[in-house]
Order: sequence, then C-alpha cells, then structure tokens
Amino acid sequence: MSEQQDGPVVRVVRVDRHAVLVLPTDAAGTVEPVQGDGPAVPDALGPPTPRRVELDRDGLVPTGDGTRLAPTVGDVLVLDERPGVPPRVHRLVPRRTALVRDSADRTSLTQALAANVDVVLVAEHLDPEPDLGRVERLLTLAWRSGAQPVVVLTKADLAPDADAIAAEVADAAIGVEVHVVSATDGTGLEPLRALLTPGTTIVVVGPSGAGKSTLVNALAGREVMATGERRADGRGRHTTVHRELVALGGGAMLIDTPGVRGVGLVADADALSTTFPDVEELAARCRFRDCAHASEPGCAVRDALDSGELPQRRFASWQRLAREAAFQARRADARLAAEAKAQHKRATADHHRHQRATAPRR
Ligand SMILES: Nc1nc2c(ncn2[C@@H]2O[C@H](COP(=O)(O)OP(=O)(O)OP(=O)(O)O)[C@@H](O)[C@H]2O)c(=O)[nH]1
Ligand SMILES: [Zn+2]
Repeated sequence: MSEQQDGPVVRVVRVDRHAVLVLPTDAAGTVEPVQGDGPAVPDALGPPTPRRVELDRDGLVPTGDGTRLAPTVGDVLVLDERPGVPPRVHRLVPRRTALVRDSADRTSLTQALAANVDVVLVAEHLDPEPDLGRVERLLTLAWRSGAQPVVVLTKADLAPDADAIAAEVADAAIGVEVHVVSATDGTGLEPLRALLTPGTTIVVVGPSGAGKSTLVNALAGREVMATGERRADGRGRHTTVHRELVALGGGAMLIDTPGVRGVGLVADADALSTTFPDVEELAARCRFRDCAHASEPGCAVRDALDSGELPQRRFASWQRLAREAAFQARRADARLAAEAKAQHKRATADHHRHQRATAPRR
C-alpha cells in the first residue's frame, strides 16, 4: 500500500464504544489548533470540535502488519476518506510510546491507556509523606511506556521540610528530575511549564488526592481537569469518566486518564532495571548469576544491605516489583503457548476438512 493512497492523519482524543473522536494532526502527530475545513476558529474560542469516526464491529483498528488493536487515546490514525461515505480507519500508525496496564482481557494481557506520550508526570504528595514504593512503581510503569518520567512532589506549602523529603525521593528516582511544587502558591511550576513545549503529550499519574488535577489546571492556566474540591452544587466530587486528550496552552497536550489514577501496573524486567539501576548493578556483582540475594555466599546485594548502602525498603520494593514482572512474564508465555496450541489445532482441523473434501469418494 503506497503512502500516496493514505488519507488524512488524525489523533484520537477519545474512544467511545463504537467510535473514536479525532482531531487533525500535523506531521508530528500534534493536534492542529485550528481545523482546516470550516471557518478558521481562533485559538481563543477554544479547541476545534473533534470528528467522530465509526469503528468496525470488533472495535479494533488495523495496524500495518495485519493485526488489529484496540485504539486508545493519543493514537495516530490514517483515515480512509472518500466522497459521499463516512470516513473509516485505514490504519493505526505504530505507537511511539504506550502507557499500558494489566488486563486479564480475552484478547490481550495488557491494555493501552494512552499512546504517543512524551512525558509521564509522576505526582506524589509531600503531605502526607510520599510513599517511595509507589513512586518506584509508577516510575517503572512510566519507563515501560517509553516516555520520559518526571517526578512532581505536590503540596509543598504543607511540608516545611519539603527539600529534605525531596532529597529522599530523588534517591529513589535515579535518573529522573524531581520537582517540588505547590499549586496553591505557585511555587516550582516554571520548570514544569518548560516541559510543555509544542507537540509534547503529557500524562499525569499518581494516587487520588495527590493534586494531579489541581497541578494540571495550574499549568494550563484554566480548568482542564475537574478537581477534588466539592462541587458548588453539593453533588459530590467531579469524576473524570472518559479518557481524553486536551490541549494545554502553548501547543502541549494532556491525556487525562482516570484509568491511570488507580494503578493496575504492568512491570517488566527492562523497565525495572531502569528504575532500579543501583540494585541491578549490585546484583551483577553477586558470585552466582542466579543469586536470589537470600543467603548465598558472595552476595553483593546482601553486603550492601548489611552496610546500609542499599536501604532495606528499596530492596523490598524492587523484590516486590520483580516478582510481579516475573509473574506477568510467565502469564504472557502461557498465553503465547495456548495461542500456538489453538492455532495448531485450527490448522490441523482445516487440513482434515480439506482432505475430506478433496478425497475421492468411495
Ligand atoms: N495545600 C495544597 N493543597 C493542594 C495542592 N494541590 C492540590 N491540593 C488539594 O488537594 C486536593 C486534591 O486535589 P486534586 O487535584 O483533586 O487531586 P487529584 O490527584 O486530581 O485527585 P483525584 O482526582 O482523586 O485523582 C484538593 O482539595 C486540592 O485543593 C497544593 O499544592 N497545596
Ligand atoms: Zn545476590
């Protein structure tokens, strides 16, 4: 299929049950601030209205390699558009990055929550004290996505010892920028604004109440996410129901996904080594390659734990995530084996049917 036959390129801003809502993009996949057709809408009047593109009955879209995938927010699609008929999805452009979560779905083990994300903001509150294990877990999720994680410690105004706590978090977030912010008094927002360059897609992950929505609104300069404040009409909290891509000021885009608030994380070995390079490096120095770091002689990890070089907490956190990663890998293997078996069965049945059909009648 030649590139010339390709239709308009669009970005998915929302996935509904049988359709995707899309906006036109430029070559970089950036949602264009103004739609090409129709009257030009000045930026000040708000974002352009997304178009609805119906999906096939299976709700999946074709990829370039013959498989079909469930589209997600942030996906870039090439449309097939002919005069007089509604547009269809021609193909999914391979995802640069994808934030995935665990799913025990019939067709796949993971579910993409957001695609083509550049920056994952890992939000954690300074008050109450940050949960380092949670930060490590979310960093693993972020590294696995292929996007750049950035840690944001919120509610600095409530923590007199913010800088000391931030230093502890930085020790657990190796190779990652750690920012201390307060959306309330505006502290520390500038370095984050600097990340929001045109064309950048960000997603914010973190526990409920970390101040994610408040932070995003402060960065956007307007309410793009409903916050945990009680609503004026007393009808309880706002809740985000749809995963949605929204334009922030300055050409950056935010994927607001309620699904990544509570985290059904998928760990994997590579992401884990990126989150825990210190532990991996120690483990590489153990005498036995398959050292379980329990009571083996010549265990560099045990030595580091004994000397205090490696905090017990961090080791336990690594162990927990490593167990999860191993479990998920085994499950993925089992699924692949089951699929291969089913495939073989189908092929054998086809073969027999074919033989019966072509065998000479007796
Ligand atoms: N003091 C202080 N409070 C803040 C700050 N940021 C957010 N909050 C408050 O923390 C509460 C939770 O903020 P949200 O932005 O709704 O938190 P969230 O992470 O989006 O929470 P979920 O929507 O449940 O995931 C709200 O009452 C905010 O007003 C801050 O920098 N300082
Ligand atoms: Zn060891």
